[in-house]
Amino acid sequence: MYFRLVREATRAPRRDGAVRGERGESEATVGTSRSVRETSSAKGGAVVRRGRGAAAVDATFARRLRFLLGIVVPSWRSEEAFLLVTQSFALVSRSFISLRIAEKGGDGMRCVMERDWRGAQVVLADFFVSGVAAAVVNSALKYLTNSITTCFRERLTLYVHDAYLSHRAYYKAAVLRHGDLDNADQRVAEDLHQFCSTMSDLYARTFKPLLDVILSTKRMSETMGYSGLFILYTYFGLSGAMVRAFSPPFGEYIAQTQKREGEFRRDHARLIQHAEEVAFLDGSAREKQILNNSLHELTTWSHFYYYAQFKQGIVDQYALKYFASMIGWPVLAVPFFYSNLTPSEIAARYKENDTLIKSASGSIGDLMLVYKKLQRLAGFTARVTELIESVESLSTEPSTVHVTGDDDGMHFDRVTVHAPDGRLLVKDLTLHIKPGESVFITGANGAGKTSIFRVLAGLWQASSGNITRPVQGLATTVDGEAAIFYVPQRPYLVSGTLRDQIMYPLPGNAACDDDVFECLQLANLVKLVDASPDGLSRSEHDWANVLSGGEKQRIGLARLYFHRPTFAILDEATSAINPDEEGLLYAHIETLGITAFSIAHRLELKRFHALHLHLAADGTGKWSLKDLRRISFMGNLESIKSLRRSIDAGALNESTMSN
Ligand SMILES: Nc1ncnc2c1ncn2[C@@H]1O[C@H](COP(=O)(O)OP(=O)(O)OP(=O)(O)O)[C@@H](O)[C@H]1O
Repeated sequence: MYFRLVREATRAPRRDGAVRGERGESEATVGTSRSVRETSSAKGGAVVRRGRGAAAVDATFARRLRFLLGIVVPSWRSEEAFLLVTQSFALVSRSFISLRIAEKGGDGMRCVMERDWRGAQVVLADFFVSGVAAAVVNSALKYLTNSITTCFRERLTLYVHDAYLSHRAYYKAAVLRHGDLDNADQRVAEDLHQFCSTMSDLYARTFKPLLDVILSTKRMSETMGYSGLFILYTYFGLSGAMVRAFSPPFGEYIAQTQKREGEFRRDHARLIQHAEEVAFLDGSAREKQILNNSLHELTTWSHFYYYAQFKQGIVDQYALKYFASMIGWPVLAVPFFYSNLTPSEIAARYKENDTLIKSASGSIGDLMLVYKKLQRLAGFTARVTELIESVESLSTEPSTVHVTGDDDGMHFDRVTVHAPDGRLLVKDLTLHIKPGESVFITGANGAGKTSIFRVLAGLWQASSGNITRPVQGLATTVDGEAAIFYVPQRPYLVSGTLRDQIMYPLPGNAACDDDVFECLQLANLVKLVDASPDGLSRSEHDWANVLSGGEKQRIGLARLYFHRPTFAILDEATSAINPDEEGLLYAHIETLGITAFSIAHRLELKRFHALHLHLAADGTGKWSLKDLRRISFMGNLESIKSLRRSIDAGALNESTMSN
């Protein structure tokens, strides 16, 4: 059976590809990822490429570990350094306590043989004190190890967050698959923790056995000399080297396990995210198949991994524990055959040395097995450094967009845009859009309408040309206003209150409630406030499940009204809103003085724009720009509010709107 498992597990990479295809990712997307990955490697992925797949205990591992240690222990005055020093003291104390307990065990034996009641009482008192000290130090060691893990994790995660959330590296990793970074969430949430706990545990588990061996050897040599111990330790050295030489690459196995765990978790997360669509399509059977495939991958691999551990465990246990005891006993006993000590002294020292030799053998065994822990650490180190190197290279990718601090307008200067799979979308686009000149953008599906704005926002690179634009998002212009704001077809709904939805990406602030309420009023969403006694503080677990498609779009518009940017990109932002209100909502955008770039399929919206950009979508990258006769909705805030009242009263029809 296990041969089959091994075969399946080692075939996994190929099956992986097949399953990905099965899961319905389009060929174009897969191809895109690949081509992008190659480009990204060429750009900044040298470090990443070198490290991929390598999780051995070697020079690369040492270099990576040094780099990560520099992050988790930034200086000798840091909290982490203090904890490490305290842990070292605790480890030294623990070794001395062990030594004392062994010595008192021998003394106890002597007292028994000599029927020395007074001496026995002293030994008992000593055991009592040493026991309390050992209990405190042991618990302190556990506590310190956990504290070090937590501090390391916090440092490392903050470091990763800095790079992951700058220059939209998360988008490039998740959507464009630049940097070849699979399951970034799994790496950040799980792998960083595993790395830190393995790292702090390894230190404790290496330092203490080493100290135990040194101290026990010194003590034992007083009655046994060094020659027997030398034979025993040589055996350990040789058997340890052999075990290490024939051990499978467990570091690599751990990296593979984490990868498969991440894939399984991602498939479940995707089902939760798209639960409604799947339920409507009655896709349960297909989803089950996808999840079961992913689970099968994971369990096949786990069987293989645990079986490899089982085989290796037999070798390790026999060579480093039981066979070692067989050699250890004569080493312990023979010197006493030739000693001049009294029988009670022999019994006392034999008992003490027996305890010490067992402890030293155990410690040497632990040290011999440190390579296993190192391999484990190498696996996590590889995953963590891949993550850091990838997100750092992503956040430093050069940009073709020049950002100016003023809102003089947007300049597209001979901008050519290709899709990630290399298809030409737009060629030499040249535009100068001044504030007040709204642009209506049309073109067939996939023409590249959104892609122009992806390039404008710096999410994609232009193949050539230059873009000059004001600052984006909530970074403000010199006048203190937001400059460019994006309203997508499906607005992102943050977890939190109703107020948070409108103020996003600013944190919710009750001091702005009047403004927030007015924006909700203009977007005709007051019913959401009225429906809850909490008003604007109404909170939902997932707003996306609570709001209808049109309501979500209204939230996007209310958010836009709240931030009042100079420019707004409306990407089919009103497509789910009933047409009789769409014009009104657009009119309000104009009233607020927001210059709109509207991607829309409903041609009636043209009248709110000054220019019409059309993309040919025929593979030539052609585009055309028309100056529209401006038939704009003229109005002010009050007239719009009165229109809103008319709509609410059911007294408005389309002809009233298109005055
Ligand atoms: N992350 C991506 N990876 C690979 N290709 C992509 C990605 N995003 C978009 N594309 C491709 O780029 C092309 C242009 O996409 P874009 O979203 O700009 O189209 P659009 O004109 O806005 O279409 P629609 O009207 O359907 O929204 C499409 O063919 C699409 O498949």
